[in-house]
Amino acid sequence: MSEAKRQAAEKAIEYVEDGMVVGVGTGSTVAYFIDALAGIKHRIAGAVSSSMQSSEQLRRHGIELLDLNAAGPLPLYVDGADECDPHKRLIKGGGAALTREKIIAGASEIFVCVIDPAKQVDVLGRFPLPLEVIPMARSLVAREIVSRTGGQPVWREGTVTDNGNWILDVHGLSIIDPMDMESTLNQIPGVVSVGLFARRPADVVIVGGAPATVL
Ligand SMILES: O=C(CO)[C@H](O)[C@H](O)COP(=O)(O)O
Repeated sequence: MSEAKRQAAEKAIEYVEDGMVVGVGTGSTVAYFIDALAGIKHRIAGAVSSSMQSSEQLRRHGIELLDLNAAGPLPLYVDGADECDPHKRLIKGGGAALTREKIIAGASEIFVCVIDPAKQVDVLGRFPLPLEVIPMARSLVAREIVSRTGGQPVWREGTVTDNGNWILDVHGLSIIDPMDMESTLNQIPGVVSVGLFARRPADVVIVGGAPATVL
């Protein structure tokens, strides 16, 4: 699958225009995108990063890192996903960076999602849905998830997000109405963000292959 990830990521470079500030996601697919971006770094104004992991890689390549508040609305955001449905709605957060990813996606005009074919599903939910939660609310949130959705939350013990919070992965969901599920989970006190991107789906999905497919 890593070849497909690379193919998708390299195709996304076509969306980068001169002088742009580029929003950059997190994960192994995006790592290929960052490597490719390094090849055209003289053409861009800089990058806004969604995680310490991506920031480190961008810094290593000498790509200027910008603060989202200073950069303002972004023309382009490139990120991966754990699942993608036919409406370009996504599950994200396998790398625990979902909150910053959602913020940057929300601040971006065009969200290009880069995936390998294994990420394509008809109905979201086979991949456990990640939620970032405030540590003191972990048990409360877990109980509420069970009663409101019937899903089974599992604490990703040992993982601390870049924001100092914890992750619950919700197993056993078949997400027939992603917008409704996103709202339901967002309303639980202590939930920082939900790794369901239904209200802010991708605009373009690139599936790795030879050639890559643009949806
Ligand atoms: O949401 C993410 C990180 O929080 C990633 O985009 C998602 O986990 C996909 O990762 P990869 O490209 O390594 O398969």
